[in-house]
Amino acid sequence: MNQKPISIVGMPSDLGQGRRGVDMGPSAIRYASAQSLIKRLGYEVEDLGDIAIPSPESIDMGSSSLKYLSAIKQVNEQLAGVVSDVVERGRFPLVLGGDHSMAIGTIAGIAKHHKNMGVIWFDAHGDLNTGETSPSGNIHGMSLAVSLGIGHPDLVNIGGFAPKINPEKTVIVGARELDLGERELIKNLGIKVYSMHDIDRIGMAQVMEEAISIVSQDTDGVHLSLDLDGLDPKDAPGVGTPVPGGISYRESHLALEMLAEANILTSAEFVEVNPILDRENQTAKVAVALMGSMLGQTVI
Ligand SMILES: NC(=[NH2+])NCCC[C@H](N)C(=O)O
Ligand SMILES: [Mn+2]
Ligand SMILES: [Mn+2]
Repeated sequence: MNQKPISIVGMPSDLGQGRRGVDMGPSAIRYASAQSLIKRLGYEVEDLGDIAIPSPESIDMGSSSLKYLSAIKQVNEQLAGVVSDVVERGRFPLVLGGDHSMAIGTIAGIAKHHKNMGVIWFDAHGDLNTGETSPSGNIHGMSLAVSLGIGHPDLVNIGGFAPKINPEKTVIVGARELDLGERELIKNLGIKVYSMHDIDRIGMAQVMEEAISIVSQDTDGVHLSLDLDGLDPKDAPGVGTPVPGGISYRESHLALEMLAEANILTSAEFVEVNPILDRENQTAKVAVALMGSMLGQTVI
């Protein structure tokens, strides 16, 4: 991992999904000592605080099939601006969430500077729905599609340009629950998906070797979007949409250690930590431990 200084940004959003509490994710991750770990690993680090998010009680859900569309657009425009400034200042954005709709803003902010970036989407889900294919209307299930330029124009055009990323340079790791429309989109766009089946079959080491080569060849940056529900719910219980049969604690560390060795990441976000559904902050602690591996911490 390069030793660029790190800027932490909190995105306490819960408007993109149905269960309360994920807005407390950034605090839980901070409480699990993220900043002191990062310092201990030798980085200069600053915490820019949180983006202001309206509470769901104070705003209207709207009548669209995309719940809280206008508020989500507005807060992600803000996040995109903050993340873009961080990149402009030569720093590494580390964004803490918050539901996964926030990837729309994070990626918009980075893509302004990295026109040809690779993305690793570590997740049980594809987050490739649109208002038409979504079973829930929850925008956290649409953020990867939006970043690829597919979906509601109010979201797709956040930051003033679209698409942000290229399907050929996008890799999903850990998928085990994909909706019908998502599977079609994956086929049509040729997105590489390493499902749990692949991880079982060829092992995480081989998966990450291939993933790293896809996202780092002919790209000018790599973003890691890590949804804690990519891990098995036994290891990361504090998530709103858990799916059994996930990536183990150790496999996820191996994945991030390999990313650190490859030294390709230019930004990262850790999302979907929901302390209300958690056990003694275990999921936030896992997020921080994984950050350590991502930033070069090794066993020996
Ligand atoms: N970021 C997440 N946890 N996404 C879960 C999405 C679940 C489901 N596919 C939906 O679109 O509603
Ligand atoms: Mn997920
Ligand atoms: Mn997700």
